[in-house]
Amino acid sequence: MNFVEFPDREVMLLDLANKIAGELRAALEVEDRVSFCVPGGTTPGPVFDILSGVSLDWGRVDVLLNDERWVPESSERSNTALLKRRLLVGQALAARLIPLHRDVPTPEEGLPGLMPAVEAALPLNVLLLGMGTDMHTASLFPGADQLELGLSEDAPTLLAMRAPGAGEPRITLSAKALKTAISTHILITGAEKRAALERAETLSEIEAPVRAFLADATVHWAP
Ligand SMILES: O=C1O[C@H](COP(=O)(O)O)[C@@H](O)[C@H](O)[C@H]1O
Repeated sequence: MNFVEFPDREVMLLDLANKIAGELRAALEVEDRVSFCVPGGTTPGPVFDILSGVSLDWGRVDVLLNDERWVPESSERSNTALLKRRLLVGQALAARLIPLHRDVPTPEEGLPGLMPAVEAALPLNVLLLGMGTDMHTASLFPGADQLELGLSEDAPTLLAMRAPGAGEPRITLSAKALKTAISTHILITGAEKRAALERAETLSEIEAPVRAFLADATVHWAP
């Protein structure tokens, strides 16, 4: 794991956005379309704000979430709504959103329709992950019903996930799909998440799903 510590969040967010923009730009020089896979939740909004104003050929960028909560877009818990509000605006409005939600009652019913476009976006060019204090990443939660499958080599690209700590049913890219990324960044803030990350390094992937990504990731942390 490459751990990069910053003195404050603003410096970290600018540096991270700059790195991601550089990686997307480099990929666009050699590929017709590139994919950028991003987390939801409370942490990435400020990075999205910076990236949305960055000048690059967004019309050739496919943006997709790591995971989505199975709630309507009108819900404040919708990761898709966050993306539309904070990333897919300004310069980045030209990017193509690959959806992870459909207006059907369960993720299982949504999966078949969502899967083809997500599979077409693989391998991922740039992956940004978040992490909860329970060491989940994407919707790979400790104790989740399909966690073993989600972490396995035989995993489908997308799967439904339910977990005690998740709040609502989820849909998530599997570890196998996420690990296709050429470049992986993990964004975490605060002492509690730093302690959780240090703990994750001592646990198994089943106990601490984020561990599945640490070997190949750069972790960006600020207090
Ligand atoms: O539920 C989720 O949580 C994680 C971490 O979110 P945060 O609020 O602690 O930043 C996030 O990475 C994931 O995409 C999201 O669905």
